Amino acid sequence: MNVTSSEISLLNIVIGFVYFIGISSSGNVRNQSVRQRSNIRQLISLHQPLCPVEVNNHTDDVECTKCNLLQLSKPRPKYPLTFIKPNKIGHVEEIQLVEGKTHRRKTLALDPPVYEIPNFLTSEETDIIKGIAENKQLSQSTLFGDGQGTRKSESAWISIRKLNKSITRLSERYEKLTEQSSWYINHAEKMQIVKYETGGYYYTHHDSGPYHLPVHNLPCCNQVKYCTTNLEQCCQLCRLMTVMVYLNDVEEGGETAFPIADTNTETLHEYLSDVNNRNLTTNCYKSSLLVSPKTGTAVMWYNHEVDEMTGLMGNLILRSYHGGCNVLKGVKWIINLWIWFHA
Ligand SMILES: O=C(O)CCC(=O)C(=O)O
Ligand SMILES: [Fe+2]
Repeated sequence: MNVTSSEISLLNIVIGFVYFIGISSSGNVRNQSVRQRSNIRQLISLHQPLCPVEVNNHTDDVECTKCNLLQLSKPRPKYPLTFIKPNKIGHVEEIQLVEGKTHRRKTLALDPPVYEIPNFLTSEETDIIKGIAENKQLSQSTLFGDGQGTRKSESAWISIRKLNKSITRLSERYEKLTEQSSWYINHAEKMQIVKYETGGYYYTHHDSGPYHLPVHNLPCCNQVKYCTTNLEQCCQLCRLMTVMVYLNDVEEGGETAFPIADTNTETLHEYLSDVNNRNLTTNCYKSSLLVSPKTGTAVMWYNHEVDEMTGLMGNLILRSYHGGCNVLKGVKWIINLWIWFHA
């Protein structure tokens, strides 16, 4: 299920209205609201065409003048991105990730495509990762933009190359699971290990974003050669897909929530119209999809579509909103791998 143009234009009106209300206390309201709405239209159009190519056409975008964009020399990337199309919720695909072992990739949702893979890591391997994170020392997880209070956790970053030394053929496992070229796995961001204590949570968000923050028509960071301003004003993170693995069973709570997965257009707009809907402390159990943490289980989903013609990253999948519900008892550990777009 894709977001249709009528969904987009309705969304445009909803967000435009929210912004109009938001700035109505300041002077020069009309001009600002017109400008804001045109920015919103640009933001949406940024996610409509292929993000990296089309953004170069936004020559009137002030923010872009601060950035030096990489030019794509070839229309098709050397390693086209793969998009594993889901066909039916509950469908189980047998896959070979490790020699002599069969894994099961189960479809949990279609929009966004969400898959669950039990025993992606063994309990010995999850213990190794937790040990490494504790030795590195975790620090409070940070957010881009104005996400104050929307996340309570600690994290540490580690490259997959380093983890490969302790965990046999880890890169290969991710490569086979995602069906992406090894190039993407080896050029991914550092992996993020996250620990939530009891009471920890992460309100819903897009891993590729920020969509809800004051609108900037920004290119994806991975197509920016350098920034002459700070990163947040220069570009935004565009992450094609997320592979998250639970490193322990949680005694109570700590589910991963996809509140609007596979919902209809009306529910989507209702959700987007109020930022308070993102609060999982109050809204966790209203979610259309909840995944319970289990040691070694991987959950994989797409934040963007892939354009079949070009093999490049396509639209943001609006329904990929997700987050971590409050840990009610015990602690919760996860490790994230994000796959970026590269030309
Ligand atoms: O904790 C979870 O279940 C979700 C974590 C998440 O969304 C993230 O780290 O980006
Ligand atoms: Fe996330």
